[in-house]
Amino acid sequence: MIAVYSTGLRDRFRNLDRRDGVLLRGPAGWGEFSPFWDYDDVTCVPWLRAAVEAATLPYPTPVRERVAVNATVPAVGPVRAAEIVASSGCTTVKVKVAQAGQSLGEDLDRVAAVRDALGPSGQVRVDANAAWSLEDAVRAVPALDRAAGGLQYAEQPVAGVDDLARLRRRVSVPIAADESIRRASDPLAVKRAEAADVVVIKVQPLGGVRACLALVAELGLPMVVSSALESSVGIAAGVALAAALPGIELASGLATVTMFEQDVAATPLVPEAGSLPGGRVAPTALTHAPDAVAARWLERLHRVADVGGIDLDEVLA
Ligand SMILES: O=C(O)CCC(=O)C1=CC=C[C@@H](O)[C@@H]1C(=O)O
Ligand SMILES: [Mg+2]
Repeated sequence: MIAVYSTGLRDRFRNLDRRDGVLLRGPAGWGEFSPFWDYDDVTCVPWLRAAVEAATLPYPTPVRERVAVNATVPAVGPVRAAEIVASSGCTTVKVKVAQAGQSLGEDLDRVAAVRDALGPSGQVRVDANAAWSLEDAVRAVPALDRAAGGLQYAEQPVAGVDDLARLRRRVSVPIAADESIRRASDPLAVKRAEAADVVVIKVQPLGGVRACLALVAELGLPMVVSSALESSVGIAAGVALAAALPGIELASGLATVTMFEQDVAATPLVPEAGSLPGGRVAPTALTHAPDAVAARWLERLHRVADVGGIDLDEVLA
């Protein structure tokens, strides 16, 4: 069975106002295929492998029932940022910074508002999505560290493993790698170059829960499991990964269903007291995408399956 969902987002995120994607049902349950529209078909192949894995294989045995998560604050103003933190129930918050068209001053105000709303004991992390040059990052990261009253880490402040490594030697804030893992042909380069203190692991871009478990074992660095802005069906695969990782210590970036105006599940995977439960999720309250959007997704699904040599007839129950 195949279904295509579509929802508005509560706040603009990653320059998106809407999110849509395909849900596939196979013998093991539902999987999600929702690469962003700016990704080409070859880049989408691991995303489809992740959906196929979820639909055909059981999740690995969990070592915990619930997974601690961070609240995610998009590039909004300080009042909205404080509201998101207060309503989340999370004690770790990830704040988007370096958004195109915004200033460092706006980032500092947002981060300071998050710290105020969170209180002194919570953790604040920032994510710049590779937007700064090395010199910009050398200025911005310590300033954000002061505004936050201490940052847990700065995620992908610059593009490229070499600049990440250089930055890491010039600032005292720990550095996390995201795009340098999930968009790289060689994710282990981060480890060889000693470019990061933390690695961000995402199930869809990295080809599924099992592929992520293998990569984490090879990287041997502290990790954060994060979402690719999926519905509750895709988030459940992220929770399954985080729940199966014995060594996980940092809150996962999996509380992004709160950004959706309508989720696909009657009981959405939104945090309670800062954590999410493990287990399978089915799309019991899906809002179907308009016909034209659904048709684009089905075409894309079959194109990507062809490129990846994936037989969808064997997957679908
Ligand atoms: O990590 C989180 O708290 C939420 C997920 C998140 O930030 C992202 C999800 C999807 C796309 C990315 O632009 C973004 C990220 O860069 O980490
Ligand atoms: Mg990131």
